[in-house]
Amino acid sequence: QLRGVMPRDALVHETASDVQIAPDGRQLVYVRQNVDSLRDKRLRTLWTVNADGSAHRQLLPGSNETAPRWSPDGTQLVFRSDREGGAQLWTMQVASGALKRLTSVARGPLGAAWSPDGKQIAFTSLVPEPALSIAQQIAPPAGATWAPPARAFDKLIYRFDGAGELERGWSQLFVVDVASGTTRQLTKGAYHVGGGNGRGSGVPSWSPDGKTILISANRRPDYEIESTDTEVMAVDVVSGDVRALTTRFGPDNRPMMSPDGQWIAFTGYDDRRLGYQNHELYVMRADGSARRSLTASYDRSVGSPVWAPDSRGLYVELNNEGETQVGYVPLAGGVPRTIARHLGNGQTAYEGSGYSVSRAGRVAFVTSRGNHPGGVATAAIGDSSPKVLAGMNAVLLANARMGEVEMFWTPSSHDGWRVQSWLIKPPGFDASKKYPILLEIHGGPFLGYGDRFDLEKQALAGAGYLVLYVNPRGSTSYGEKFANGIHHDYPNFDRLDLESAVDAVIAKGIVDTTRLYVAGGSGGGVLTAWITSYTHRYRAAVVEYPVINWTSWLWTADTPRGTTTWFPGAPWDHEAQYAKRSPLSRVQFVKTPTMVLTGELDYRTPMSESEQWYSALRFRGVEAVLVKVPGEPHGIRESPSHWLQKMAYVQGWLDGHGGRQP
Ligand SMILES: CSCC[C@H](NC=O)C(=O)N[C@@H](CO)C(=O)O
Repeated sequence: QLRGVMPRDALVHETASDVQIAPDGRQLVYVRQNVDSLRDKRLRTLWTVNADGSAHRQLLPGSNETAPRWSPDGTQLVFRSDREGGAQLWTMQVASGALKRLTSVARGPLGAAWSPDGKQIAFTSLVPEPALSIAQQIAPPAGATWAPPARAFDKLIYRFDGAGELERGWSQLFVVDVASGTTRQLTKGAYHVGGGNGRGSGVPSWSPDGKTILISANRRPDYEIESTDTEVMAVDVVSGDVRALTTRFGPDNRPMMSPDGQWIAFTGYDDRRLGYQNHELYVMRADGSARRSLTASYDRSVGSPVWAPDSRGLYVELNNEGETQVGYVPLAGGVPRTIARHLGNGQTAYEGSGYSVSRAGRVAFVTSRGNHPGGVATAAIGDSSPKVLAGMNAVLLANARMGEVEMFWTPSSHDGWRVQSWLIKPPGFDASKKYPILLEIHGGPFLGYGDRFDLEKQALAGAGYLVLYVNPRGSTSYGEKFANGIHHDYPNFDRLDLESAVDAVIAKGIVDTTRLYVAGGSGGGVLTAWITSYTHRYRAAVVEYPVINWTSWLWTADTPRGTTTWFPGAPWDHEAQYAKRSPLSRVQFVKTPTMVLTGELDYRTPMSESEQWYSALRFRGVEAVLVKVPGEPHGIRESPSHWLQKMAYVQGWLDGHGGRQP
């Protein structure tokens, strides 16, 4: 008799990511993540499997190795490893297994990309700048042990969730010669190659003649404020000269030149200052002329473009109605043709995954479904379903039975808009019985859930709850109108989309209506707090790492998001609107016993937001607890034991409020 999933299964949970298929399609390499429960760490190791599913094995004995990339002739791999201390690029000869450390740069290299002849690799790396010098440094007396020194910051974005306090410096483009290891820094500007905060976004890509490297970057002086306004740039490999090929206001990302050298593809949009806009796929001539969108007629975002070898079209990743797919767009443009379905990271129901393509067009990716953690899979044009080559989670699957997942659509009580939901039923579900139900709300808010494996949700189903998750207005994968249903109006009527889904499950006659619960993280924490200020039907709530007061959040979070997209301007010009959309302005209506749960190193939705909700609830006499998780950034998944505790605390709070009955 198998049991349901339990929080402690976090310790045996395994995931795959960054699946790379060899150019000839015969072999795949991927990053496998599992848990070292003694050191309370996640291990990331390189694994390989043949395209027919045979010879599935660990490739190297490292414990923190990521980002493998095949050389164009398939004889070598480059990857990132910290096997000798700080992260560097290493190569491996596939036939012999011979390893070589390739780089010795000051800070961990990112985005490694082979030149077309396989002789060089481009990458980005942070070039540190001296720390701010304000006060004269006074040396401690000999033998003294002083407290850590003061730190000074002068950037708007001086810390970042998950990365901590940011070192001063700029992310620059480098090229390393594979035979000798000789490394050259190509760019020198005071901007981050790859855009963003310089820690991971943007992948350089080579022209087929090896003379140019395409990057995206934001060279605006106000890049921290207009942070998404990146441009496509061409870097001359010999001189390092940088030439901007786009100028429009809006993101221009992921440039890639067609194999025939005629076109540059990239993704982005003309920024209209909306909460959500589709990322479109564009092509332009190599000099930046004749730019056109290939997906203007397709009301979905597309990303991660990869050229087909014949230069006649591109593969893209997209999300449609809660499902992540790989599609193919011909150079003439249009709606992508579906190549691979059901991409999922095997860890959460959120969208986003990644894929790679062989020369012959076989697509490699990670797949999962709500009731199965899945594994590494491939698909090609014409396949009806993905072929899973390498499963994982043998221990989990041998011990735990998953809850089955039902998808349904409901009209919103607000205006009849169709809202998509998924319901996980406890293992052994019996439709003649009545169950407690948890409404679990996603964050973003411009993100989406789907039929993807989610250990946290399965653990709650394993504890006997119906787990309902919904894509309310604001969610992605339904087009711009649906996502902008919360434009300058978040949170508000999205609450009614969620409530309509709960009502639809109640109407099925399977819910114990005295045992309704609500929980959510980040934007889902916003909506959980919001909902409990309108209704008292939930017996208990868990508000995880929320925003409670939009004004305080803006100036304490890692980046001041949304002043011109989620709101019509800065708080000093729109004070009433910031207050009206803040759960704090409605705390006087809350009666629901609430647990507030946040990581102490959450720079995305800092602890001070949770403290405001907790203190205001307690001040008003509402039953509430505040749970602080040490050292954890947004999401509380960094340490396996903390992830386990997050699940156990959520479950403990719900169980303690009638969720579990003897
Ligand atoms: C409105 S919640 C706070 C920010 C949000 N976190 C979780 O929902 C967030 O980081 N959102 C991402 C993804 O949409 C963003 O880029 O804004």
